[in-house]
Amino acid sequence: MSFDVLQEKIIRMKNPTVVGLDPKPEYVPEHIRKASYEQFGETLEGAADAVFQFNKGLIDALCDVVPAVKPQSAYYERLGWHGMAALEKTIRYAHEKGMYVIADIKRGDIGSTAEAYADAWLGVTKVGEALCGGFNADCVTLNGYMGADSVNPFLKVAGERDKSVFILAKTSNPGSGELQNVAAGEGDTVYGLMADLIEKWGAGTEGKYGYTRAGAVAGATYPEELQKLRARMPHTFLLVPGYGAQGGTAEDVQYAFQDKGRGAIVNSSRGIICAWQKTGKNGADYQEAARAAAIAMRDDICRFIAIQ
Ligand SMILES: O=c1ccn([C@@H]2O[C@H](COP(=O)(O)O)[C@@H](O)[C@H]2O)c(=O)[nH]1
Repeated sequence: MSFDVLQEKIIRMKNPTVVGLDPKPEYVPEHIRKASYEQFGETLEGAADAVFQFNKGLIDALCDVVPAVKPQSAYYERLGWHGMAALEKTIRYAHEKGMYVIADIKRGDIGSTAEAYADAWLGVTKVGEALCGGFNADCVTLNGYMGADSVNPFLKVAGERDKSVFILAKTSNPGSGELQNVAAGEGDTVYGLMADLIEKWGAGTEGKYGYTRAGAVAGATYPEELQKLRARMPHTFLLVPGYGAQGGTAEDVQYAFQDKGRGAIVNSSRGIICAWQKTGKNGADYQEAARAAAIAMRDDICRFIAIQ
């Protein structure tokens, strides 16, 4: 099962982290941008090529120490179809290098549209007599606040193609409490009810480590809620964004893990891909800087958990 594959990579590398590939143009070192612009002009095509070259270099530098990458679709969508081609190539390259790929797309829509999204990101699309692959991520993020019918098409395709999903429960952003922490049910909260739904939607799909195909997003920036969610969702694998740039710490994310350091993966995007901005070498060392930052993050978190 898909989360078994992810858990096994984490155990093998003793690293429960994922690097977010969120390449804003200014995060891409100048020498990479310059080379792409020389070839394709200062165009969306040139910017998309720079993004892909940057990602490729990051993946090369990280693939033997980090189990997964999480490209955030927004940064590719803003570059139009060239950006989406760069995302597709990034996913393919990460797979070639043995990495697990979580596409951060946060989709949520009515069932018929959700079916199309599920085919696009996890499945295949029928074109004439042929079945054509889409982005082929291992896993996607979803906004499940539209209910079961918006999530089920993804779980169906995930079941057929051995993939998985992470559904927003308690997000890391400052405004997440406006709705998610509102009192609901009997002495409960909206995010608590969502947690129960996610456990229910995934029920029956447990893999060998006990996690279902329906994972949950729980932000590092709310350690109290994270702890409550971990206790309330024993069969749910957690994606934990918010470490580093958003202020979440290793002390905070320790609550995401179960026995043997299992059941969660912690994301950092800017903290890793922008590490070169702190070394004063103008990006010439972006690969070494990203690798050193990824190793430091792993070691920081592993002070609190022992992965087995
Ligand atoms: O609750 C959420 C859900 C998703 N994200 C995404 O994670 C990364 C975080 O980037 P950093 O640079 O490490 O802050 C980004 O892609 C978000 O869209 C999140 O932050 N919180």
